[in-house]
Amino acid sequence: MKKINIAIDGPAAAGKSTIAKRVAEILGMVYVDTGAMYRAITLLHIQQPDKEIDDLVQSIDLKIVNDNGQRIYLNGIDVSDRIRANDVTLNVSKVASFASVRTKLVKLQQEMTENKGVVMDGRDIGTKVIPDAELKIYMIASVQERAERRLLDNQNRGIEATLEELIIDIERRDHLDMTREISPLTKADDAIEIDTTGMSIEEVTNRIIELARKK
Ligand SMILES: Nc1ncnc2c1ncn2[C@@H]1O[C@H](COP(=O)(O)OP(=O)(O)OP(=O)(O)O)[C@@H](O)[C@H]1O
Ligand SMILES: Nc1ccn([C@@H]2O[C@H](COP(=O)(O)O)[C@@H](O)[C@H]2O)c(=O)n1
Repeated sequence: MKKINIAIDGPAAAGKSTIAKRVAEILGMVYVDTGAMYRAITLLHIQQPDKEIDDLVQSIDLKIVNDNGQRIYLNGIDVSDRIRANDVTLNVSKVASFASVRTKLVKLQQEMTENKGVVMDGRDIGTKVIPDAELKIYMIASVQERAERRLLDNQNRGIEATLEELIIDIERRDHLDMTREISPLTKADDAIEIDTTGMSIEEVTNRIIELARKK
């Protein structure tokens, strides 16, 4: 198979990271979860609330390490688990709407995809970060199923939230992400939409592998 980039976008908890990671493993590609980068800046903002976000972005040191999945280091500290907590999830879409944040992260993400061989997931990957990606997927699922999946996910991670709270958070975050001024979440014209409602992780993974192998 020739060396390609795969962009996976879609709303919250649609399964993007899970599937991106599996596809990357099977195809021997590098997996990048860009949501973790926005979450890390949000964590820094929570830790330093008196600093302007534009100033925080200038001094931030973010490192992505691929070690059987992705680990993310914020100013030298592994924050991969901390960034999944509720306080970060509640604030991340607002922080992600800042122009300075997006400019900084999109540049870092574009550098990671320069040599191809990357499966990258997020909200603006097919539209902004790698508009020339050889394969673009727009992954969706019903809100109910996404919330049920996230509930299980949270229980495994020890994060407390009810199904009702998760539905509200998912709808709120999708709305903010789809209506922000800069690079809102939208399906790229040349993206293939996959509705994963009722599909297993294996079925979704196989579908994308099949599409990638045709490139
Ligand atoms: N097709 C599927 N069937 C069942 N469960 C799934 C499927 N895809 C993903 N999941 C589960 O749903 C949960 C959420 O998936 P994941 O974190 O990959 O979503 P995401 O789109 O990356 O979310 P976010 O954008 O909020 O980070 C995980 O626990 C994952 O195992
Ligand atoms: N390319 C991206 C990726 C993420 N965001 C913002 O970060 C939030 C958290 O992302 P998760 O994938 O970890 O849920 C997301 O809700 C967006 O606000 C983004 O803007 N662009």
